[in-house]
Amino acid sequence: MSTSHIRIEGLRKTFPAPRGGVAVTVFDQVWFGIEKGEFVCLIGHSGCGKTTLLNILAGLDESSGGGIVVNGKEITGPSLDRAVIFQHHALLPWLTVMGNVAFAVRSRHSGWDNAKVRAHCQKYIDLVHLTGSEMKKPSQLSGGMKQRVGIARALAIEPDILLMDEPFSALDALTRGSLQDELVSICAATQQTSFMITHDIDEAILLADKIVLMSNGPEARVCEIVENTLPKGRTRKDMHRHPHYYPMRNHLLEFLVNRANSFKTELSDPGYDPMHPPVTRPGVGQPAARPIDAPGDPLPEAKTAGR
Ligand SMILES: Nc1ncnc2c1ncn2[C@@H]1O[C@H](COP(=O)(O)OP(=O)(O)OP(=O)(O)O)[C@@H](O)[C@H]1O
Repeated sequence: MSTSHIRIEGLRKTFPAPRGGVAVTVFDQVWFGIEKGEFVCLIGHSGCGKTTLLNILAGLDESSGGGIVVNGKEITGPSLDRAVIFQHHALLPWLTVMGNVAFAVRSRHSGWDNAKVRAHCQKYIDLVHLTGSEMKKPSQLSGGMKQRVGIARALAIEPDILLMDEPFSALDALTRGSLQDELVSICAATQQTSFMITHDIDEAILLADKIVLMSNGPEARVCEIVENTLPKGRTRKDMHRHPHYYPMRNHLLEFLVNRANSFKTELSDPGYDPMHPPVTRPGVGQPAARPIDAPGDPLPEAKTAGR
């Protein structure tokens, strides 16, 4: 049996059909684990059930079969141990930046006095670079700043796991890039266990230790778990130079363009076991690609990212 910190075990979700039609099983037999301190991304086409899975993990929805075990206990509802950052910031419009973060902190630490709450909130407001904007209301903030408040609010309750549903998809490319950089440094500093849905392959390669690939619905499954073979400490500016970048990128793209849809044929392969989806490490053991900044250099060896 898996000993992962978070275990998704045989999860199934069926939605009843409206007005007596045929019920739809969005996904079934979904199994994977998330280790403590790990950053896991979930990739799959629209409608395969990513948000539904995240909602079940958050305790905001119920599964129709299977379960999720966190720290050895099956989850049965929402908990402050699992904070969610949504695609749209979901801030309370009548409260300031400080007020929004403090609202969450007070729900976690009802016994703390105002000074302690403020000091704690300030630490996370500073962490997301909103120092000086504490007294602004959401209507006075840009989209990126609002999303930063959402991140500060989620981190300030010091959750066991941070759940993110395409948190940067509504932002322009520049803002998205700078928030991705901030998330990289925050997660590196705090070792925050994180689970994120994204449609952005480069975002997944930058952030994730492990990328879970889901086939198209209905009855979506986990096709594969892709281990990120780029070294930790990678940045948006340099990751494309690493010899494993294009093998990783091409593998994920090939999945989205072809395999996500045709996976039902792979399902019948006797070697496929939904309890133990195949684990791949793109680039490892393959001839190395030439890094693009060193046209004259000899090709580097494809290194095994020794785990
Ligand atoms: N409350 C509901 N009742 C009935 N069907 C639902 C409900 N919520 C979601 N669905 C259906 O479940 C399927 C999966 O929805 P979900 O939002 O989880 O997909 P997704 O992979 O997150 O999609 P996207 O990438 O577009 O956000 C969809 O077909 C959707 O219509």
